[in-house]
Amino acid sequence: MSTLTSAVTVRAPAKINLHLGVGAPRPDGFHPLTTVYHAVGLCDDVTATLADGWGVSMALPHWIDADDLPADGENIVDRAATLLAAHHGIRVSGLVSVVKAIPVAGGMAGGSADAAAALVALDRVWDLRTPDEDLLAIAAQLGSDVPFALLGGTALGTGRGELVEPVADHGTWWWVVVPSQEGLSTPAVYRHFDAMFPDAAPEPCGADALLAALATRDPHRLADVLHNDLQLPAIDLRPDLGELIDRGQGVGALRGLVSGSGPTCVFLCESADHARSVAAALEQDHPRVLVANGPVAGAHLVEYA
Ligand SMILES: C[C@@](CO)(OP(=O)(O)O)[C@H](O)COP(=O)(O)OP(=O)(O)OC[C@H]1O[C@@H](n2ccc(N)nc2=O)[C@H](O)[C@@H]1O
Ligand SMILES: Nc1ncnc2c1ncn2[C@@H]1O[C@H](COP(=O)(O)OP(=O)(O)O)[C@@H](O)[C@H]1O
Repeated sequence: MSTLTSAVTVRAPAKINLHLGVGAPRPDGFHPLTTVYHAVGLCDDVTATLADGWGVSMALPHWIDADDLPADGENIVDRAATLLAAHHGIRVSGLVSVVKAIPVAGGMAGGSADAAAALVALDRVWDLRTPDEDLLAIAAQLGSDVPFALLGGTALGTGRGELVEPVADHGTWWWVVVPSQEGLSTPAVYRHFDAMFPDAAPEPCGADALLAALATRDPHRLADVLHNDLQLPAIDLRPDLGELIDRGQGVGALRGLVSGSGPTCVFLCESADHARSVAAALEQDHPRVLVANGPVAGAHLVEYA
């Protein structure tokens, strides 16, 4: 029996890349990746409500500038709705509101989280019951990071990042997250990678060491093998990120890392208490410092009516 839902709220997490191996660009311009995605407890909430018309609204915290988001109709949520409706041959309808907490253009896949959450929420209010494989395929059309936002947890990403498979991760890892006031464009960082490494191998470097360290559940072992091929290009574009990483490691973080293409930096800590003390030290120079743990669930329903 079908139970009609008139409104649903879906929560989707930010990601960091514990390993980001990048190869030379493919003929289509995308870079082949071997990445280990990791979902952390910093989330956007997307509510879809049945309505005749269509509209997307964004509730932004004071530190996100509305000008950093695309104009009406061009949000990734609009694209998600259009693709899902086209897949089923139906008309787009409803009101979608996004409560953002994930930094914009921060290297934490906030837009991808919103797209994944919108797919799950609209699938429910439109009563579509789209199979998981179809949702993952639609997600991949929206962006390389979107399939992972559906999956969550910790997962191996290959292809251009859109092919995801869960990996066992029984640890709880504690992170200090330091967003930046200014975003960094993902394509610009990939272009800078190409300029700095014109002889990059076609095959990205593998994640075996990272996966082995995850299995130990020991943050010291994980700290030794965190790896991001976009870190040097990001720091070359934004030298302040290198200074921030040095400072975080100087106040005791096990390891600092640029998150994806940046500019958010994340710091692995031993425990929740350790993360709070590293965060307190970094707060002296940075207006916003967060503590988050991972892995957490991908896009999931938190409320419906
Ligand atoms: C770098 C990463 C690491 O997880 O994340 P962010 O730091 O942006 O969050 C991802 O590869 C970002 O994925 P996503 O933001 O979904 O990128 P897409 O929308 O698919 O592509 C945006 C642009 O990034 C570049 N791009 C993206 C993925 C890839 N494997 N190779 C690329 O060269 C291309 O220039 C592309 O036009
Ligand atoms: N709902 C959304 N939230 C955030 N950014 C969005 C959204 N829709 C479209 N965008 C655009 O997508 C781009 C990438 O945003 P985001 O996913 O936050 O960054 P990143 O790829 O660095 O993790 C930004 O330029 C932003 O304007």
